Amino acid sequence: MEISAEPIRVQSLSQAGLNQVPPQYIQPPQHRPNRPSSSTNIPLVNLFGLDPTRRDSVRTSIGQACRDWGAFHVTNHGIPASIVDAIKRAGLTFFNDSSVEDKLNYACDPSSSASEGYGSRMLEKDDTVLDWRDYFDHHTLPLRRRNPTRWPHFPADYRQVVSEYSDRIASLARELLGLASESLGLETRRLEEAVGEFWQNITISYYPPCPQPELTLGLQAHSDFGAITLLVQDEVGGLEVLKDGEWVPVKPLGGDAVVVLLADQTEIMTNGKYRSAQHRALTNSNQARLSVATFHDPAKTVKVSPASELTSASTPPLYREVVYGDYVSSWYTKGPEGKRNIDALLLEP
Ligand SMILES: O=C(O)CCC(=O)C(=O)O
Ligand SMILES: [Fe+2]
Repeated sequence: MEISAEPIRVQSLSQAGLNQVPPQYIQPPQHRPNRPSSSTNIPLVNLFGLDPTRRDSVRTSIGQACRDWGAFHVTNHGIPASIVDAIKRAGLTFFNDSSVEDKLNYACDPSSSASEGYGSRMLEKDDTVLDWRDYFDHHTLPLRRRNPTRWPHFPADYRQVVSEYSDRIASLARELLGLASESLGLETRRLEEAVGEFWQNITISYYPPCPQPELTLGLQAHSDFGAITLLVQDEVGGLEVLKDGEWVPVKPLGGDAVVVLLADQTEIMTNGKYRSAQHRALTNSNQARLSVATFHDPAKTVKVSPASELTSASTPPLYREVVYGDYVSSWYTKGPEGKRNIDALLLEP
């Protein structure tokens, strides 16, 4: 089903009006979203504008949400809803209102993983079931990686909106790592310093309407491989988080709400006190869905290991030290398959 020499984008399949998805998008029965969805919600933590007089209670709520879920909403975090809306709007305009040719001008390099630009395939392996998703990946931090001329020129404010969002959301990620550190009795900057200079990527995912949502996934089950992901989604919904073996839908809250997803390096650094959140995205047959995930990762050369303050003779390290770049390569070559990559670092008891 190659449309051209370019790898396929799901949006073209969706627009072709198929009433069945091509076989490479069909999930095996055990991965299909066929169970009734849970009525639980992920926790919601009001940050009260990071007011210092509220810090004790906010820190307690963050600690509880990190321990119980690894996934939670935050509101009143200081980034205006208008900035959150602006990036969703810019992304939607690019996907919905640019011509295929315009979009393909920004095509990512399909031969290298996580390359910047417009793409659809996530993994290097070509034997996995494909996600019903297109995306645009932006390299945003450190600033020496940020080159807005590689991002869409349409709508006119796209590059400005993404740059501003990148800076604001990195500050929020720093604040959240600070609160998470304190909630474990660590120095405020302990987790941030273990990550080092943030390598931040912003991925705008676009999930076109899918003729067979019961057979497909927008994005397969995975935990993110970096330290902390901050995600915003539109009003359509489709993100789910795994909790005690059950998939829990993350209801869109609108306003300034941001979903926090702890990622694998935080699980390692906290020696498993906080676990990374396994999540996936569903598709639906009526409406396209858009999300913006911002990943905060260590540099490839950083060695990540459990914080020594959290280990002792009676609480030994649970994970082997890993060079972050090796972890990422293994993730992209083997595939996430839930949390197999972090599970591979577990030390024998
Ligand atoms: O679209 C979503 O809600 C999930 C996106 C995601 O998990 C990712 O990009 O890693
Ligand atoms: Fe993710």
